[in-house]
Amino acid sequence: MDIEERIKLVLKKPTEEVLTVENLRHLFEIGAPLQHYIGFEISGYIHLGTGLMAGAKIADFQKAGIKTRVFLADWHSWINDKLGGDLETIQEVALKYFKVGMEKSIEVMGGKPEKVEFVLASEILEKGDYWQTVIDISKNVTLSRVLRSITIMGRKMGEAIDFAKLIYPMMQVADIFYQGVTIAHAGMDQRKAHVIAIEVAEKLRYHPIIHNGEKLKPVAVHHHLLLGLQEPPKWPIESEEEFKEIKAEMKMSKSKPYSAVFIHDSPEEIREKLRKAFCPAREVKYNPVLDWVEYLVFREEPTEFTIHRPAKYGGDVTYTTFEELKRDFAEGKLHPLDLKNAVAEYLIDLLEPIRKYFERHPEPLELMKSVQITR
Ligand SMILES: Nc1ncnc2c1ncn2[C@@H]1O[C@H](COP(=O)(O)OP(=O)(O)OP(=O)(O)O)[C@@H](O)[C@H]1O
Ligand SMILES: N[C@@H](Cc1ccc(O)cc1)C(=O)O
Repeated sequence: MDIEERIKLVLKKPTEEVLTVENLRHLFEIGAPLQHYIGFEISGYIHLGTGLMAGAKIADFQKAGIKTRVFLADWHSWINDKLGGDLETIQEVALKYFKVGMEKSIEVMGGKPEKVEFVLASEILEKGDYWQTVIDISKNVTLSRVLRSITIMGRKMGEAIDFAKLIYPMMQVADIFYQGVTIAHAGMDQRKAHVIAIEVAEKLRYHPIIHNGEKLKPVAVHHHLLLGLQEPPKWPIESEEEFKEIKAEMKMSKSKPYSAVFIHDSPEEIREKLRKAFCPAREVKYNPVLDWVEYLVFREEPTEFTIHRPAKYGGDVTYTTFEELKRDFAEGKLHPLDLKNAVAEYLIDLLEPIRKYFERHPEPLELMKSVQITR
């Protein structure tokens, strides 16, 4: 596969941003080690955003010949008070639930889970000179910048926090260098950590990434944040500014279970969640159901997506691109209820292998029921 095709795979939906494409091309051209990673805190259930958006990109990276890694951020979850802030519970959930949930998510998105390396943060950070790397990075970042970057923990700027939470962003940057990551991947909400990594790359003394004597800058790949299904806090949204703010705040999140479809949800739960979803007729600017259609159903285009309707409402209709479907929706030719039903059935089909797996192996979900999900 030539370099341009590999770049196309990295840029493919749901990628929203690559920092930078030039640097990515450079990595391919010089034959640098292509080591990807995406990190996750360990807390509640895996949803479509965490499982399928990340899974889709992992599948693309594998096709582009990039080594993929999922980083189970147990220490970071402890710092961020997840699962009662109990490290042992966090590690048990990471290995017995999260790993298998991610493997299944990667598989339904066309990736090869057996080729993904799963690394528990404590495996690397309890040994060697990890903390030296953390200090090296910290010496190159101002306190005000660290304070601004706590949004990568799902915290609000200015929120009252304990001191350990200021170490977390520096650890997240160190994770990249310490593991020799050349392709750092996450959702858009994590970009602050990656921008710091790119900026400090050339200044580091401990664990810079070196190839043939050249200090490499990591490439950051950020995927789209799938919207949650809930109604926005303010409606209608008036300005472009307001729109941007609300979109970031409205991402699907495990701490807002009503906003999310989880990968193990039953068909009844999926139908019910979609029935209640925010999806005003003709609204194409802020519409979570359309957002899911754009990034899940039409990740590959053209794709045939059929919406079944009774003959009196126009009969079945098949779309091959998102733009066609969006146009009909905007013109009122496609009713929200018909769209919601079709999306629910699409997800029920897509998630069937995961549901079936958990029916045969209920232990991970039983473990999840027994833990206290604190954040
Ligand atoms: N809605 C989403 N769509 C796409 N990616 C997401 C979404 N939510 C989280 N991610 C990505 O998944 C990874 C893990 O995120 P995280 O553990 O914060 O998930 P979360 O469910 O949003 O948690 P929280 O409840 O703390 O908000 C990050 O790379 C993040 O950007
Ligand atoms: N900050 C990430 C989790 C993470 C932790 C450490 C990392 O190295 C990478 C990612 C999140 O909240 O989802």
